[in-house]
Amino acid sequence: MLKIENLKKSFKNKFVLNNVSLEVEEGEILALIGPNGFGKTTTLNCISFVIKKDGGKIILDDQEFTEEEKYKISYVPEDRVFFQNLTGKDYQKIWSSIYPEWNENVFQKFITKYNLDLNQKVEKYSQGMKTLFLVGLSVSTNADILLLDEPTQHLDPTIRLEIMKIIRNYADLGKYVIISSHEIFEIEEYADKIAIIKSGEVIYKDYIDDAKEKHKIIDSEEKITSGEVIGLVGDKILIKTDEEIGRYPKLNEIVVGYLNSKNKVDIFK
Ligand SMILES: Nc1ncnc2c1ncn2[C@@H]1O[C@H](COP(=O)(O)OP(=O)(O)OP(=O)(O)O)[C@@H](O)[C@H]1O
Repeated sequence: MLKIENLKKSFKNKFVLNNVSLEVEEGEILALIGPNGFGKTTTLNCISFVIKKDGGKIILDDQEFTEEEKYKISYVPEDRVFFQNLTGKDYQKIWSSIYPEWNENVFQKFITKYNLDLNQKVEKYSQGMKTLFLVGLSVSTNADILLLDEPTQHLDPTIRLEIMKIIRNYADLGKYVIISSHEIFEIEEYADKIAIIKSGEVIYKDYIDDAKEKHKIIDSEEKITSGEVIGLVGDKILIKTDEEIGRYPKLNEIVVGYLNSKNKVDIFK
């Protein structure tokens, strides 16, 4: 199991992550969901050692994970920034030398499928091609842990689904996958678990199927006898209950309900 325990990070006295704890079993995809600027990228940056965490532990199979084992992580970061003069081939050489279990066969198939020209400078690729190229590199590493920040950003609708399937297949090899995404419908179809992050805290986490079973959407005038009111979803209410009432929610309704559960701000009042 991959366990992130009590991750803490602040920038200049501003708390960005406050005791973020996450768990991913082998073969699972965990999706980090939440509003802009509330800590998803910072979480991935801390796990991948791109930035130094202020506190907390990363534990893989009961052992604390250290920076020396970075080669066990492949990361598609939020910034698709490349060195100006390096071609696709240059990156292929660098990545294949870093990752001991690099799978050239997977890489070549990916590059051919998406017509990526390895002789071209990657900085000159389109935004979508840069995203694709990074995903292609990442799934060729065979690394135990795959971290992806918005992996379908700038991609057309058909390719998005193909990429999510590729990520799903990668997880199914027995890997640990964490994705940050705003694409709730893609997450609902391809991920196993969600963690909703707001203001640097995990406000709800669960398996997607269990989350749907445990909640209901009801009309505002409906009375509940047991359970907990979570938050407004349009003119309906998300509640956590075993009661046979209302209907089961979709994932986007669970996310909206939890995000509306506290710290409501109306900018027009
Ligand atoms: N290097 C940094 N220096 C100072 N503040 C930072 C730095 N990196 C991130 N932050 C701040 O940390 C907070 C969380 O940012 P983060 O990028 O983790 O959010 P996010 O949830 O990934 O957002 P988005 O969905 O927009 O990608 C923001 O307030 C951001 O301004």
